[in-house]
Amino acid sequence: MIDVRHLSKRYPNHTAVDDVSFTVQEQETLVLLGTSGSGKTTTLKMINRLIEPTTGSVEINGVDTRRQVPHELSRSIGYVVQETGLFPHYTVRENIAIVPRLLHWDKNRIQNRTLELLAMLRLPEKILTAYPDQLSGGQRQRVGLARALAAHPPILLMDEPLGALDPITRAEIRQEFRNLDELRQKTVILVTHDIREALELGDRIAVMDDGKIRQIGTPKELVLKPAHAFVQRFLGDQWLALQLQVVTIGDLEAHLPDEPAEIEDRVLPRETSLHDALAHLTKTGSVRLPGAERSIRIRPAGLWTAFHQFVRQASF
Ligand SMILES: Nc1ncnc2c1ncn2[C@@H]1O[C@H](COP(=O)(O)OP(=O)(O)OP(=O)(O)O)[C@@H](O)[C@H]1O
Repeated sequence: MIDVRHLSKRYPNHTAVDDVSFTVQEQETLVLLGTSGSGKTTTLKMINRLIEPTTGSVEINGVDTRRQVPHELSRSIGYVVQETGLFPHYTVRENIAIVPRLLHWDKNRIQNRTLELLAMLRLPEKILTAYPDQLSGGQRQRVGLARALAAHPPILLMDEPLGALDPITRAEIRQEFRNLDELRQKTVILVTHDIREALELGDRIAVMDDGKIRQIGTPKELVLKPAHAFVQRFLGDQWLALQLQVVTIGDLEAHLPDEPAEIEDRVLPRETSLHDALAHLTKTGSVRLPGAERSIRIRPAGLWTAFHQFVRQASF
């Protein structure tokens, strides 16, 4: 568990981070979301001590990070940055092996782990002898992740890991990241300014503005109950679309009409977002939804009414 308490970073003319506190449970992903200059990167770097806090403390599993030697800390915390921070004069193989070598792993172990990471991240073995600038942006990003994961750190800090990619590759890699078992077992803090990315990847999201956390909560809490004017502004004109993304058809169960089942269509899983259910509806005209003891067939108007009732109830 990561416990951040009253963390501040003050520069002579500027307070970059102002009394920030939060905890991240084991295997949880917390997203720091905010506009440029809101203090996200500074907060992240105070966790692995690349930046020393002016005041406040960070504890990892009950141990104050100031009591740990910095290089030991960096071995237990993987770090992925935008543009990956790969060493340009090292091959992919050498980049991935950096931390295992520091830990004196033998050659075979490094080789096995490297091949395992390549397979996991769908990278071809032939890139092992390539240099970072010979790879595509998406490949570089995957190698950056492989390097951070190499020595099995329990914690992963990611600063705009997909920031340099085009929207399509970005969405693809996001999907891949979500499905990686190894990543799901990590405690992750991820920095982004992209609200969709935050909603897709975060178990909880901390919205930062002007060095402070304005709201912290699950994607649903944030979108359905924005607690601060800044958070509302951040959601802006995407609000409806974001609601459709976070509300699942399972949420709507209590609000659905009790229509008889007609078994002709695919049953959508409960965790299907309303966005995806509506997309399916426009193709098929109706969808079947799972119920506790029934499956019902529903048309667009029924789904919209249920959504409207759920959002009204959830946001008060
Ligand atoms: N070394 C420094 N000296 C003075 N001010 C700094 C220093 N480092 C950061 N800042 C300021 O602190 C604020 C927060 O910076 P930080 O990099 O944490 O923001 P951010 O939310 O990560 O932004 P971005 O998304 O643009 O990276 C900014 O206004 C920045 O200019």
